[in-house]
Amino acid sequence: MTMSNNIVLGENQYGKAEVRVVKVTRDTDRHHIEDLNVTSQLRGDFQAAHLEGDNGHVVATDTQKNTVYAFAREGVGSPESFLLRLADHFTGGFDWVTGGRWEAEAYSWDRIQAHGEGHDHSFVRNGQEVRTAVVVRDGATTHLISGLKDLTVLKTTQSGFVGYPRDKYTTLPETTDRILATDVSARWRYNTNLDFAGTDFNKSYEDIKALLLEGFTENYSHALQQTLFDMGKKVLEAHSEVDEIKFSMPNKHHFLVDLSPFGLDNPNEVFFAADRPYGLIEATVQRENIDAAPVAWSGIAGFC
Ligand SMILES: O=c1[nH]c(=O)c2[nH]c(=O)[nH]c2[nH]1
Repeated sequence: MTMSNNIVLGENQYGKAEVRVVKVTRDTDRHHIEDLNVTSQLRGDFQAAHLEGDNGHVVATDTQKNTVYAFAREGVGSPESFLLRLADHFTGGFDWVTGGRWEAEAYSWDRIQAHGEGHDHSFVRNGQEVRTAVVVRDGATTHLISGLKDLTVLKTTQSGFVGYPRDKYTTLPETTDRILATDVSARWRYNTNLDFAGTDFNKSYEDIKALLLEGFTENYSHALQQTLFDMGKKVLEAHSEVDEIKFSMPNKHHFLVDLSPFGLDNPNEVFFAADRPYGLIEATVQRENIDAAPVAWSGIAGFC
């Protein structure tokens, strides 16, 4: 094989990362809040900018940031619909922008309970989880991935770990009754033929989160791997519009403390919650024979 000395531009994208936007809807005295961290990245013909210093095609990252704030003026609705609006705007408004990647984290706020009632304009950050969304547009195809991260769950029984191979380095005792705890990160990809405009993504999100939680607790867990699969299967069975769901879940070990030096027993009640190292269990649960759509997940190889 001969090596070419021609140096060319490979895959590229650019934009504004982590635009923090908070939208307050104050059309009545009862305010509503939407809180997002948005990243906008454009793909298309940006050859001249990289090779010749010609910025004629470069929609400034500052303009992309401003567009996020301007669009928020009309409300967010759902992170997914907000990102789809941005995708339409940039691919529709500039001929040479053929696609891009738009990503958001959404932080949820609960009303402060004052005298038994949710306050009109005071909020407390809901610490449960961060909602995520990604839109990847590639020519005529739009991929949409929704998700969540840092959803911390724990069950105090109905979990064990036995039957694994033992070699000279194995010290772990088998157990049929242990604590199972994890921080769920899950991302689910919708069919590309989904009617994006006609879908209530907030409802879909709440429903899928509830299924994930049910899936975590419903069955006896022989390993976090099995529980992960249970969780994903529930989502795919209930939501035909979802093709696959990817998980990354740390196994947050809880070790029984030896209280015998103090003359005490420990019938599975006092644990040391280790923060590291942790097991890391990652898998995709998917419909058979789906198109894996790698562009939706990583976009530009190695960057995301
Ligand atoms: O649920 C578990 N899966 C494992 O793969 C594993 N490995 C380990 O040491 N403990 C556990 N627990």
